[in-house]
Amino acid sequence: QLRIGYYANTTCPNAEKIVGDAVANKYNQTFVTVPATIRLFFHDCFVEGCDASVIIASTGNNTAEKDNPDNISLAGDGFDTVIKAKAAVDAVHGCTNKVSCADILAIATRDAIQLSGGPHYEVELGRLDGLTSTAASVEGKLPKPTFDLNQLNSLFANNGLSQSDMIALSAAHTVGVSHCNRFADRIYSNPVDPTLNKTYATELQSMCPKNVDPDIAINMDMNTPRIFDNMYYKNLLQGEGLFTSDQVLFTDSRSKPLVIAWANSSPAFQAAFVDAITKMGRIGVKTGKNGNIRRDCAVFN
Ligand code: HEM
Ligand SMILES: [Ca+2]
Ligand SMILES: [Ca+2]
Repeated sequence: QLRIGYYANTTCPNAEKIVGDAVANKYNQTFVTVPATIRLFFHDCFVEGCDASVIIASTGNNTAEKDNPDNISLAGDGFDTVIKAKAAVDAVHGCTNKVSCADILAIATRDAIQLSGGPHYEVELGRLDGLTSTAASVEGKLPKPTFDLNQLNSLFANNGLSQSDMIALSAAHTVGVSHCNRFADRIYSNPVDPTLNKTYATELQSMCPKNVDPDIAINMDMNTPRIFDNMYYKNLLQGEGLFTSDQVLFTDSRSKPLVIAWANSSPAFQAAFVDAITKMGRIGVKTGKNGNIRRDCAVFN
């Protein structure tokens, strides 16, 4: 039921352009727009499908997804991007309450990837917004940075995504930041995680000393932190994957060949990424009675 150009023949034919302009404005204010929006889309799709359930705010009688510990570190700029784009859409005659928050997030993610030098692709649209969002529903649905290949594969398989989709999507860690506690076990274990490049491990220790301020976050891709490129895989070849879940893609012989292939070919990586994120965008899509178009992306109608 999703399709490219979904809004073209509706009362809001310029929906994608309006969202695109809002995302570009936000991007000009802060680069964080890019990683924050991409990660928000991922965390949305993996919990209850791509239905903007992650954007719902908690209320007195409901603790929403965004307040689950796995979502607390989602950067506010991702939410803000969707809220701003929604306001821009709703301000246009004919568009008011015609474009779902879930679709706005899908479009904004596509645009964020392109703005930071990643591939451009046509985005499938036609999702409705979900009708539930609970912190409890997040449990076990998102991957942990300590995961090994089997754990990554099974969690992605639960969402209809293959090992190669998982390897491609992991490259989103080519932009954005991580807090020190996510990988502290790797650099402060004895011995230090042997799959880590020694120089890199020392750098990480100096950027993330043992009693570091928990708010400190460091670039996940030290080389091109603001470019959506295949440097993610090149880093893995050097032992510079930040999380266990990153580096395992190179150390496990089952995933290693694709890591090498995509480190060596940006076009091959880009094609695989577009394919994988398009598939991710189809997870658990809501239609008919299962959803609606929210007036306020953070509040159920
Ligand atoms: C494969 C399993 C994955 C694991 C274990 C994982 C885990 C993490 C962790 C722990 C962080 C750091 C959070 C923080 O400390 O603030 C992070 C950041 C991020 N992740 Fe993932 N992630 C995975 C896959 C993905 C996928 C599939 C995407 C998107 C397609 C994605 C996009 C991002 C982005 C863009 C950031 C940076 C956010 C920012 O700078 O605000 N991740 N991830
Ligand atoms: Ca969702
Ligand atoms: Ca990069």
